[in-house]
Amino acid sequence: MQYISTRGDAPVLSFEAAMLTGLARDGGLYLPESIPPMLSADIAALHGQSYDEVAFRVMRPFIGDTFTDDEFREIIARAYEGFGHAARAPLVQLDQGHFLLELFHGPTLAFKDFAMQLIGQLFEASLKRNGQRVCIVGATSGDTGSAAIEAFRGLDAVDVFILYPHERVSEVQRRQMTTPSESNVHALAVTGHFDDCQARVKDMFNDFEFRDAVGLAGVNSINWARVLAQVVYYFTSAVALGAPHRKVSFTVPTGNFGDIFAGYIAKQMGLPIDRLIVATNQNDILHRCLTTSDYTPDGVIPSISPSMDIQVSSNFERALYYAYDQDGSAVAQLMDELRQGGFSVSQGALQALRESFDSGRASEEETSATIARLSEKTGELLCPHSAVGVHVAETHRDPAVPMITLATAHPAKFPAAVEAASGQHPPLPERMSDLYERAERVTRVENDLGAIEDIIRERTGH
Ligand SMILES: Cc1ncc(COP(=O)(O)O)c(C=O)c1O
Ligand SMILES: N[C@@H](CCOP(=O)(O)O)C(=O)O
Repeated sequence: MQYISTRGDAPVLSFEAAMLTGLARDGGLYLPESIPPMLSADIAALHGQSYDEVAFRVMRPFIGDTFTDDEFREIIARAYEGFGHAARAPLVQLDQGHFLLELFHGPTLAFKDFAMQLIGQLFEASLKRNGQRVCIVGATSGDTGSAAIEAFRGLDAVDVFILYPHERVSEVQRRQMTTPSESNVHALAVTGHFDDCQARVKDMFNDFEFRDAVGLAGVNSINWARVLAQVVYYFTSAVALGAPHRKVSFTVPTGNFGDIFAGYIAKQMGLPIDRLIVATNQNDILHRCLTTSDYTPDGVIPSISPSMDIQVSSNFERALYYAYDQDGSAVAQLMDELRQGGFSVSQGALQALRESFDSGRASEEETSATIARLSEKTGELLCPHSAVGVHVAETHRDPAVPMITLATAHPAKFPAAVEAASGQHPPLPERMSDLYERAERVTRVENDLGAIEDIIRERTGH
């Protein structure tokens, strides 16, 4: 299996090289050259299998000869052994035909753990075998950073630098990033918003001298391995509701488009998904683009679902690549236009996108009202991101097709918003109960590429 860039002008790489590389050298994102199909009988055979076994069968065709079957099974087992639920991703029924896929039972209480715990293991195995050392730099609106730090803390062959927007993440998220004491962990609080952090990370990848000197690697969903790991729970949940004999739809709280793009890959592999619904908060550029074709960022507005406060949605580039018939130069042109201010999707590409994706948005009031209503009606306390999803799902229901909404974080990561909406305080799990007492360690930095690179060079000795 080979990997190609969405912009068509970077070296073709193996799974291992694409994973360790992160962003392609032409600025694009890696994708498999072709998507391996899963036959209906193979999907049916997933019924009753453990999460780990489904993970093995779904991901195996993508990894080529990077690991033997035994090695890959061991990596998967180690990745998910620390999850707080035997099913890893349990389904809970909310209403007639509406289900919640709880993705917050991992170590940092967000869906990011599914991919990050796996790539932590994949990186460790690869780096050890290659005798290599890397410097991971990631941008976060709160959850990717804590999940990455948890996955890579204390690893000898890795330094991990996480850029988060100063005062724009929840206190729990911040403390998850600033309290680990391992010397290979570096939390950087950047002046600005998430898009600034993500732009600086991409700038570092495009600064080849810096990139090669420090051995840069990326664990945002620009990294294909992140997306791949997230494909698995589309299969486990759809099969639990009757796939391949019955279609299901998914609503996905969306920011950087990685999670819903994993659903798109599952569908391309053959999982019978009816609709994939993009659910945004008031930072609704994806919803606007899918309804009007215009993709012009107009500023990030802080919301009660801060992890989705994103206007430059990185993985949308992967969806555009397919919508433009895998034309890398067309994608490169759109990304150039985005740098100048924005772009408009062609009518043909818009139609292709709409064949796969619907979209909706939830206002702040609708999000809070959904938390309150669900808590009263079902006892399920939603985090604000999951509530955005549930609100949008409810407005897009087709009674003939079961709907699965992804619950992307635990409510205890956003206690202020949840309590204000529902009157209930969501407690942290026992193992994290001293989070507010732990000492914090963080470096404040301006939104300036040189300043950030200097810190990284100094700390890594390059
Ligand atoms: C809790 C939560 N929900 C939803 C999202 C959106 O996911 P994606 O960026 O993959 O679209 C994020 C951040 O990415 C998140 O942290
Ligand atoms: N919401 C994310 C933003 C980064 O997304 P990623 O999936 O590309 O890593 C976060 O919590 O950091």
